[in-house]
Amino acid sequence: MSDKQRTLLIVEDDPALQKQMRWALDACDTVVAGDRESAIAQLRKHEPAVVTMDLGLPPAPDDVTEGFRLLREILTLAPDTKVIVLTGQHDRENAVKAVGMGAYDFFAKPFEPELLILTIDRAFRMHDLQMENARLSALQAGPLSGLLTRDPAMLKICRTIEKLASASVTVALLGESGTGKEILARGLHALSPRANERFVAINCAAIPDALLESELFGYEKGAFTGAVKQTQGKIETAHRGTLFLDEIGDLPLPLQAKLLRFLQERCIERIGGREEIPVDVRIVCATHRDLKAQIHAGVFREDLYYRLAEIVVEIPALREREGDATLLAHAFAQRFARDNARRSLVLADDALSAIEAHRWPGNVRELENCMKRAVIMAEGDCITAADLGLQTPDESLEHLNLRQVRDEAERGAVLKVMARTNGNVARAAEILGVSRPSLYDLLGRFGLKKENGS
Ligand SMILES: Nc1ncnc2c1ncn2[C@@H]1O[C@H](COP(=O)(O)OP(=O)(O)OP(=O)(O)O)[C@@H](O)[C@H]1O
Repeated sequence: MSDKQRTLLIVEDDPALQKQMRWALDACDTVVAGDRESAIAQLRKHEPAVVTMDLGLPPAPDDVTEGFRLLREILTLAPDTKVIVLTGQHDRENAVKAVGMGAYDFFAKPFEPELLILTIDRAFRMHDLQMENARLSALQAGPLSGLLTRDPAMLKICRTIEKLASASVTVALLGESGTGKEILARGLHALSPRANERFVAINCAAIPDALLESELFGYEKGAFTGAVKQTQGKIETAHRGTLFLDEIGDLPLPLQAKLLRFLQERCIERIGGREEIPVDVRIVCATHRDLKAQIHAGVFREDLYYRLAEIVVEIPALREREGDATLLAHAFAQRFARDNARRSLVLADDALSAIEAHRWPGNVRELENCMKRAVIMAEGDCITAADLGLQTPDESLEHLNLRQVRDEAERGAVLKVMARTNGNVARAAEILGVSRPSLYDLLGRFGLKKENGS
């Protein structure tokens, strides 16, 4: 916990304990109160995200009445506050009652500062996420409002889409499956001067090659067996609007040539027709494929690429967006809970850890499906890692890994500096900022032994 902006209110009537807690929790901006009234005054003044409170408060510190009254008042005044209740050693009953009233967690006194710090850190994290969620949902419902993110790269993409909307350039959205390419394409259309016209989407990978041509270009009656009436293709139906060519990387070569012709001439001919029909569409395309590699492999036309990719927008995978997985998980949990007429659900710590650790190969779509399942599976008001059906990271293993990472980094640095100093321990120790004996220890630990004094 290093963020000094995080305000923590400590409600404790014992001055010695108050002092001890302030000292132990100095990573936060702490404010203190010794009784209910001053606690409420501090709450109003500082609006702390997290409060730790003793249940036994004056005038009757051996009784929990005043503590419960304060808890109720805090949650009425500032319902988003995360309150951690400190109880006596054998006071489980009141601890459970406090959590039932809406406290975030409880701790029995005397407590271990490290554990309390962890819980407080978690409470801040939860509070931040809920605030971010509320902020995002409260944003004016604009064309990109369905797209939730706080990742700087994604936010920049949203700004780019807003800028590109009014220009009549062709935009290629590149990114893994489920990263939100269609949402962005729809946003681009909705922000453009064509917003009142149609947005027509076609997935080039989902339609068999034999049908794709007629889907795109339409056909005249009698053009082929089964062509019982004249039918417009997707390009024509998008006239004056936007045509979204999804999975453009899967367009077969013969159709690539036909599409290129359309882009050059802006006219189509229906299958079996002779008439040239002018069509005014804005093209937005998307693919999860590496188009440059496809060009190299001879399966995608370079000239078509440059027609389509006047502006290329590369969308990062979900695992590359910092904090977005948990942000989206919270938002989806709330949405699906609402859809299923359930009370709002919170994500347990093990669920958050599992979400943060997962690599999300299917990106936002995978996360969306995962949360749909979790909302159905969850019992009570909490979604656990088991409800998600993801693997829970083993914390002891994480620690092990961290030590390994540190060891490897240290070993690498020692090796490099020893090589650079040609094995001169005194010089290497100086560069590494450790004493000579420490460097000998490190050399021994990493099996790079050099006898002391040699
Ligand atoms: N940032 C986001 N916020 C909220 N929902 C999102 C976000 N990104 C994607 N989604 C949702 O995830 C799902 C997949 O998004 P979308 O269809 O736009 O992805 P895509 O990149 O076009 O996928 P594909 O390449 O598989 O067609 C949709 O239900 C969409 O609403």
